[in-house]
Amino acid sequence: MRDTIALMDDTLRELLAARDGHFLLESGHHGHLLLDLDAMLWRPAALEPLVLALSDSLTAYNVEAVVGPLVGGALLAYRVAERLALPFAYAERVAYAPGQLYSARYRLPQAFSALISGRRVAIVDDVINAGSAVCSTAAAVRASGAEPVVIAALLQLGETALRQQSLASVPLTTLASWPNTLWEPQECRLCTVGVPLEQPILSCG
Ligand SMILES: O=P(O)(O)OC[C@H]1O[C@H](OP(=O)(O)OP(=O)(O)O)[C@H](O)[C@@H]1O
Repeated sequence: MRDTIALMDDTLRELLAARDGHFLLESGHHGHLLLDLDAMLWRPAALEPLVLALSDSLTAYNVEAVVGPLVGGALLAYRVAERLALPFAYAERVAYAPGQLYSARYRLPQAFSALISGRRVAIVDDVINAGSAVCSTAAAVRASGAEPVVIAALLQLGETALRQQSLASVPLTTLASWPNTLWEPQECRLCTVGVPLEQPILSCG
């Protein structure tokens, strides 16, 4: 088991280009770590063992549909749904106020909303950092009359997401977990020492 976890961790480190700096993230937090999640999509075959492991981790939850937030999370969720022979839906970002904490709002397109109602849903994302995308996707799933029964991701960064009240009732399963620090803007240590803030195009830290 430890070997499997180490292998997953190594694969993720290889697939994710990590940058150190000072970044404004979609969740509104400031962070020192930025991952290039798009780079992970470049070689679909390299991701296959991670897709299989993530799919296996969902088998205990009697899931009836898989939902992922666009873009990267939904592409991964689609592969997990295919592997588990389950229906798939994506959630799309419909609102976002840069710099405001947890301002991103996701919703399911209407066609999916009707189909998913009443089902037990796994929310799948590539990476969970502050939990902004999965929290809002869970809210969108609930608004469609379905029940999020598990949240799954390849990687969890730090513990900020674990403090989100709306995630407290839903089990979280991830293949790897890396330490990470996020700051609310007024408490950011990097702002204090004058490191210029970069605003990537809606990227996770
Ligand atoms: O836990 P959070 O703080 O929400 O961070 C994680 C989210 O950030 C990334 O998406 P990104 O905003 O880069 O969107 P993309 O998939 O469209 O590139 C990632 O795919 C997650 O959805």
